[in-house]
Amino acid sequence: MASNGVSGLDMEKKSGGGGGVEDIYGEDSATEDQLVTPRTVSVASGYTLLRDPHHNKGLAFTEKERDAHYLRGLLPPAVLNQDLQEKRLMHNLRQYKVPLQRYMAMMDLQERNERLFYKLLIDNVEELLPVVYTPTVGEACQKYGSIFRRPQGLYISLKEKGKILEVLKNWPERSIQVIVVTDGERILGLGDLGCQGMGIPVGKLSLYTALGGLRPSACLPVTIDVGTNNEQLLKDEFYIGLKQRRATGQEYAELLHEFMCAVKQNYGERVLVQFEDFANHNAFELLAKYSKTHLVFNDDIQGTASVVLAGLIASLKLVGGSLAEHTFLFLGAGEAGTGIAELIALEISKQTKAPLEETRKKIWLVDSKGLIVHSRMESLQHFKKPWAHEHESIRALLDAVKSIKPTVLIGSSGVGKTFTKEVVEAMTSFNEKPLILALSNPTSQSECTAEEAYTWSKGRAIFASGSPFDPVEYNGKLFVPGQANNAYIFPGFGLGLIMSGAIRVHEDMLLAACEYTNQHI
Ligand SMILES: NC(=O)C1=CN([C@@H]2O[C@H](COP(=O)(O)OP(=O)(O)OC[C@H]3O[C@@H](n4cnc5c(N)ncnc54)[C@H](OP(=O)(O)O)[C@@H]3O)[C@@H](O)[C@H]2O)C=CC1
Ligand SMILES: CC(=O)C(=O)O
Ligand SMILES: [Mg+2]
Repeated sequence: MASNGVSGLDMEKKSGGGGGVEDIYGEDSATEDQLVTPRTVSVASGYTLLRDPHHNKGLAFTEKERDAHYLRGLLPPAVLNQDLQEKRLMHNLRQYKVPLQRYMAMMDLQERNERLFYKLLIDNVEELLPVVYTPTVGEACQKYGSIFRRPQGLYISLKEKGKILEVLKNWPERSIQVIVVTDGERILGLGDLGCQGMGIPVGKLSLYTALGGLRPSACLPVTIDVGTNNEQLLKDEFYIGLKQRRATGQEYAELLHEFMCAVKQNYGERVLVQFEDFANHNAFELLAKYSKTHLVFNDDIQGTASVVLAGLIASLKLVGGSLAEHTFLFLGAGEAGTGIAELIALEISKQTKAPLEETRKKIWLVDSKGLIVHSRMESLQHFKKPWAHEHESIRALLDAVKSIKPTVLIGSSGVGKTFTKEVVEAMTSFNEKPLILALSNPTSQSECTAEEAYTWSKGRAIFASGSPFDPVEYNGKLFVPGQANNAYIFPGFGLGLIMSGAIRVHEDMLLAACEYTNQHI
């Protein structure tokens, strides 16, 4: 062990099996005029150890550890084991009335004492998920500039073009297994938050550890900064990102390509890249391109599809009928909407052996211009075209509901309060148990609240939402809403990909994940 506060080479870690010292950084082979990377593997102790979040245990350091690690005098005398530390911190967290304060307290803990952070998250997942994840992470991203203390994750901006491999090497961990990457253009339903979107990969990866069991050091949050079109941020003197409008076209594609190549070169073929909260004009293309060469999936398109399909199959026990007997209507025809629609059609096709083109016909989508119908075909983005069925034009959701008469209504537009009383009442007028999913995040963007769904349907709706709602009492009965969020699948899905040594993601894997999740709902 190195002496107090001094970093030294950890000879044990560097020693090869034959007793020699492995030249892990190629220093022996470097010539005089080549740059030598001055990296050492250091052992923290004393004051440095208390400031190393990976190893710090705070007051939980035992008497023996305090002696061994030069901690005497640096801590107050009391020894508080982790359980007691957890009790104290949960008590403190519950004192905060403002959710953002809880978020900041959790982030501080993550930067101070990683083990305790994960213990809290794992032991209190229901209570803390809304803090480190939706809805609070949305507010944190909106205010990221002003609550920014220490950088988290890796920022790759246009300034780093041509140097991305070097930037990856600046990250202190080598054995990365999963990367969650965003370019910040569609953060939840809050729009373009540019560089401030970093809260999303950070939050998602904390769930990879808490729910999927991956080591924190194997997880790398990345934000690609190509600018922002958010005028407010561009004018904000405290904005932490590039103050320019978003790069598009070739400039954007080249930066993303350099990133994807550097990732594979640095971490190998088995590193998982999860695309998160890209705008749909890039998301589908990136997925199509890199799913051929990398282990990638898009959480908003594929993760969401898998978890929602699992929820739908599970809810058939309550509403009856097979999947093929239901009619689906979506408000929102982007990543989440068309991703879910396609997986439902695929599953029905598998179950009934009917061609995909046929099974798509009972799935309808509404976008910002109204019902997606055949007469709009020419002007539709490619991912909407499969859903352009023969029907008269309809502009308003309520009219679409009345005309299509869906058994399942799914909100994925990112626009709050769009499932109005009239919409829910219409659903209830022709369904004994209308299935209503308000998937948009965060809570402010939810298509309706749990209370509205239960009240307006007179307690008949089967309801789930993207962000959590508390149980609702209606007519003396307690209704517990479900949560339909990709967080219920991506940590397990990613873990499965990593453990199996997969190098590509296939649709069958999504269906398998969905089947497994369904069995455990
Ligand atoms: N619960 C979960 O696990 C998940 C939830 N989501 C949530 O879903 C929402 C959408 O995400 P995503 O699909 O990626 O976003 P996209 O931007 O890809 O899609 C949004 C869609 O909504 C449509 N839309 C926008 N405004 C309206 C409106 N007023 N009326 C009707 N349609 C409208 C858009 O229409 P147009 O194409 O015409 O612009 C577009 O088709 C977000 O709030 C996100 O947080 C996303 C992923 C997972
Ligand atoms: C949950 C999620 O991924 C989203 O709202 O974008
Ligand atoms: Mg997302």
